[in-house]
This record gives sequence, C-alpha cells and structure tokens, in this order.
Amino acid sequence: MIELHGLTKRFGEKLAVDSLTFSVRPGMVTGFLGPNGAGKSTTMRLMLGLDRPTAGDVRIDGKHYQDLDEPLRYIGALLEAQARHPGRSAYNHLLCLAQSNRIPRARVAEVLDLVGLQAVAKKRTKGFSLGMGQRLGIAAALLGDPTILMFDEPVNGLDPEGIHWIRNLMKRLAAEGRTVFVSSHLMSEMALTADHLVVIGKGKLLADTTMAEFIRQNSRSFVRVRTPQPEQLRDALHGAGITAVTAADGSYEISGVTAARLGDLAAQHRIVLHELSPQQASLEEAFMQLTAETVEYHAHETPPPEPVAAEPVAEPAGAWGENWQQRGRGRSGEGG
Ligand SMILES: Nc1ncnc2c1ncn2[C@@H]1O[C@H](COP(=O)(O)OP(=O)(O)OP(=O)(O)O)[C@@H](O)[C@H]1O
Repeated sequence: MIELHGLTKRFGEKLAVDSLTFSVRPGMVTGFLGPNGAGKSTTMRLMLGLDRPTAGDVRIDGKHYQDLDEPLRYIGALLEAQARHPGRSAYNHLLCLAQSNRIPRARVAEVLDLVGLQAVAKKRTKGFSLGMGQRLGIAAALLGDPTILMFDEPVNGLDPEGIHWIRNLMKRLAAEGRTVFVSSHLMSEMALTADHLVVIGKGKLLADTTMAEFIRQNSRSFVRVRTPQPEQLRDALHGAGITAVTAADGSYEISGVTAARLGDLAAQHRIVLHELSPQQASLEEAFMQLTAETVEYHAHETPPPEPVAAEPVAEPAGAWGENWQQRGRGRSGEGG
C-alpha cells in the first residue's frame, strides 16, 4: 500500500504537485494518468524518496521510504530516466544492485530469465535497444521480489510482443496480491491493464476511481439504433416519451434507455432493426473530456485546406425531442 497525504512539490514558482491525497491499494493495477507536465513523474520520484516534498508525505506500507530497511524488498520501480553504467553487462548491473540490497546472487539469473534477457546477460548495456533497456529496468524493479511495483511509462519502446508481455506481467503481479502503480500515455493499453485509476492535472487530483466508473462519469453512453423504417421508429419513440438524436449517418442515438427496452418497443410496433448497439466512450475520450482544462501544452493544428470546388453544404442531420441540443457532450471528434 502507498499512502499520500497532502503531498506537495514546488520548483521555484512552479507548483508541480499540489496537495495530493490518495492511496494505491494492493491486489490491483492502478493506472496513473495526466497530461504532459501534470506531475506524474515528480509524484513517483517523491514516492521513492528521490525528491523531498515541499509539504505532505508518502508512506510505503506505513513507513517513509528512507526508513525502509533494504527498500528493494518493499518497492521496485522503473522510472523514465534509468541510470546504469553503459560499460557494465546486464548481469553485472543487476548483481551490483542485488549485492547492495543483500539479495542472493541466484535472483539475478531468475529476473533475467523472467524478462527474457538471459541470452544477452553478459553483453554490455551500451548496445541495448530501447526495449531491451526497458526490460532491464523491469528486471531491476523485480529483483527484490517487492510487494509494491511502480512503473513510469513501462511500454515505452517495447514492440507489440513486449507490450503484451508487460501487460500480463502487471496483471499477474497484482493477482499475486502486490500493489502495482503504472503511468502511461497509451490509453488503449491502460484500458486493458488497469482496474483502478488515479488522474491528475496541473498537480491536482482529478479522479480516484475504478476504470468502469471513470468512463461512465466522464462520457456519454447511448444506444445506437438503425432501421429501414425511421419514420415509424421515430413515432414509436415519441409515443413512449423517449428522446433520440439523429447521427450524421442516419442512425439514431438514444441515451438513458436500455437496448432491451428499445428492442421491445421496436418489436411491439413491428419495426425492423438493422442495429441495436450500446455505445460506451473509450478511456481516451473520457480522459480527454476530464483533463481538457488542465492540458498545458497544445499542438498548433493546421486547418484543413479549403475545398477546390464548392460543394453543396449538407443540412445538419435532423433531431427531435426536447433535449436534442444536448447532443455532442463527450462525443469523440467534437470540441477540443
Ligand atoms: N527538477 C525540476 N525543476 C523544475 N521544474 C520541474 C522539475 N521537474 C519537473 N518540473 C516541472 O514540474 C511539472 C511536472 O513535471 P512532471 O515531469 O512530473 O510531469 P509528468 O506528468 O510526468 O509529465 P510527462 O507526462 O510529460 O512525463 C512540469 O511543469 C515540469 O516542467
């Protein structure tokens, strides 16, 4: 368990971490999200005692990092900037770490095997690719067989096989009852890996909740319905007091009603349906919705070129119902 209480870090004028209070619990993978510069790496460095907080504190299984005996046995970390001696072999790099933490030599071979680096164990790390370097960093994190693991952007530089491997590794470590805390900008990957999310923006806590709840709270879910009898469906919905929105492709988007209820209604009116599909926003959409106001660094977007020949402008798709103006909230491709 990692517990933060009012954790704050200031660099001169810059408040990088602003009174963060949350706990990272064992037995699950907790994803740590935030736009660039939100304060994720600084928070992780504070957790590991690599920086001093301006205020507040962090406890690792109830203790401050500096009070841990043989810290690698409690917490293993992969940070973005890994320090290692380029002239040393992977084996010797891990052996030095093991010896300074009184970890048996045999564990070095075990972790090299676990991360798939045994074949290059005696090679100097100078020639390692980005992916090999990540694997070596993960081996170092696992060396002390710690109960807490922290990974800052672990899939950076890994190929698809490597990404799959680290995802399963993190899930397995959590299933063993360990605390796994991981940051990543790859939302699709995070959606597949994390059970719980902590989201920060400009150093402040924005969310601390389950993955499912986070997506539900920060996006619009609806049922998409497609029919060759749009007029009849529209009348049936209207009669049932259900509000629908017409999408650009002619399908209907209906919020606040289950697919089952819509299917029943269509059947009662003998209306043929070609699609009846519940839609949930992706983690990426929910994340962008929540953090939009805290993003500090925006790319300058070049507007698309003007069309050469003027084309007739399509009328916006029609909609009906009292609340149709609400459409678009949380929809991908809108806003931003
Ligand atoms: N040593 C430092 N001195 C001064 N400012 C710093 C220092 N370290 C971080 N910062 C600033 O603190 C803020 C948070 O940085 P941090 O690297 O923790 O963010 P991050 O969420 O990890 O970003 P990214 O996703 O881009 O890695 C940034 O504005 C950064 O410029």
